Amino acid sequence: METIGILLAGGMSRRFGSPKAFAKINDRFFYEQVWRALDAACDHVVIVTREELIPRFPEELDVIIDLPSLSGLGPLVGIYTAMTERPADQYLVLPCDMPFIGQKETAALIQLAEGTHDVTAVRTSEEHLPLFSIWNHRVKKDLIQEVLNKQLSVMKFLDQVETKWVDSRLIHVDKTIFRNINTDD
Ligand SMILES: Nc1nc2c(ncn2[C@@H]2O[C@H](COP(=O)(O)OP(=O)(O)OP(=O)(O)O)[C@@H](O)[C@H]2O)c(=O)[nH]1
Repeated sequence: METIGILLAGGMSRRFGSPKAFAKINDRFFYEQVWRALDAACDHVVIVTREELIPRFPEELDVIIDLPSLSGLGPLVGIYTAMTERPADQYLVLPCDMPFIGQKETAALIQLAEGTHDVTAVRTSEEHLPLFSIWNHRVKKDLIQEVLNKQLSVMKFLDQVETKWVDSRLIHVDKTIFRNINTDD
């Protein structure tokens, strides 16, 4: 079963104040941390970003932009774009603002997914993490309907398809590694 990693980096980072993909942690860009975590568990990784950020990524990486007619409408568009441009059996999705997820965690989620549900996503005792998730290719047709109907909430979409929610403790006991960074403080 071919798995492609989707690194979402097409948001505006309004709350953060500068593109989060290029914020740093331990001397590495957020996107580099996330790319490594995906690359270790996937057959290929594609970064879906905004046009103006493309020159900031190394040329050797696979970097694409949202389909022009849907550009900037949110993470569901980034996922749909990657599914359209890079066909595969399933996709491991991670946003550029979850830089504490590592290779062990991505590998563990793939193990837990089993390939039978539309989407397998993670939840902690406090919150759902719809963007740390595995998406079967068959949801692509539902995804485009959702986006065309301007229903852009990832959580609402996951409520409509067959989603398996995985307890984060099966992946890592420390739930702080699942936090996402929205502000620069
Ligand atoms: N490809 C793509 N990715 C997106 C889009 N919107 C958000 N993302 C990504 O989805 C993840 C979650 O985004 P958010 O934190 O909700 O939004 P953001 O735009 O990054 O930040 P804010 O502007 O502060 O809301 C991040 O990795 C974003 O880069 C989009 O329209 N296209």
